Amino acid sequence: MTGETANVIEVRGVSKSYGGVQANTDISIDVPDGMITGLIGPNGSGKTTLFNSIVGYHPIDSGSIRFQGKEISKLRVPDIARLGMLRTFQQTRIYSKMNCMDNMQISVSHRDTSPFAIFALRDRGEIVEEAERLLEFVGLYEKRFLISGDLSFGQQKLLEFAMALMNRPKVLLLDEPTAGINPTLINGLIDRLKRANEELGVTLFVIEHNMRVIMNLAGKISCLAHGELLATGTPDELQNDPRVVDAYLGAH
Ligand SMILES: Nc1ncnc2c1ncn2[C@@H]1O[C@H](COP(=O)(O)OP(=O)(O)OP(=O)(O)O)[C@@H](O)[C@H]1O
Repeated sequence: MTGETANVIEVRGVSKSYGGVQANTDISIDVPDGMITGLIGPNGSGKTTLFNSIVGYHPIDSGSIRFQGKEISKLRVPDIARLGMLRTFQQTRIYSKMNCMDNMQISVSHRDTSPFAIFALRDRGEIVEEAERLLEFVGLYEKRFLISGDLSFGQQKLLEFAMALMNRPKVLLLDEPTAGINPTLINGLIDRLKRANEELGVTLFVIEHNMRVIMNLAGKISCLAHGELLATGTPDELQNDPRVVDAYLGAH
């Protein structure tokens, strides 16, 4: 692998249908290790379906998905999470009646309870310390004892991001991290995502509708349309690709 970036995720020829709806057709995408990769496409183009297939939420009809070289397409969510790959959702999944610290602590799961990860076990003190450090990282330290349902939607998204980081993932799949967030807070979120990538070494694979955000964030972007891969390239290449422009203009 000299001089080349390894791919942490390799999707090859993946198809997935729901009954009569062909949501993904023969999709091949690489996610390079240590980078931020984007996934764009009009509504209903199959982005969330691909994420669900990668993290083991449902079986695929055909094709192959490799994580760090290992075939994972027959594994389910907890097995894949244990390998170090997690996702977040368009809607936040926090416990809104609990405070931020409690949400952070209960989000530590698989790694620490798995008999296979016995050496990764962290004691309560360590977990509390890590929760505080990550809440500081996302700018929520001052609000750590507030009931999380009282946070703004943008702050809840930051909390959910911090909760995912509690599991020390190798790869995080983020489904529209900026959706519903006040435009003035978006820059702060972009900055946090970049820092998680650079400082914590987390590879990010990001679905994003906001073009400005994804162009600013990702080194490489793939575009889906009608369940198929339309194009892959740098932000500049995609911005100037007539097929991508058409897919968006045609869809909106
Ligand atoms: N559980 C499901 N059952 C049946 N059809 C589904 C299911 N989930 C998605 N679909 C269909 O599969 C296609 C792809 O949907 P998907 O949610 O993957 O697209 P998307 O690009 O993530 O869309 P959006 O940007 O709106 O989130 C759509 O036609 C959708 O209606």
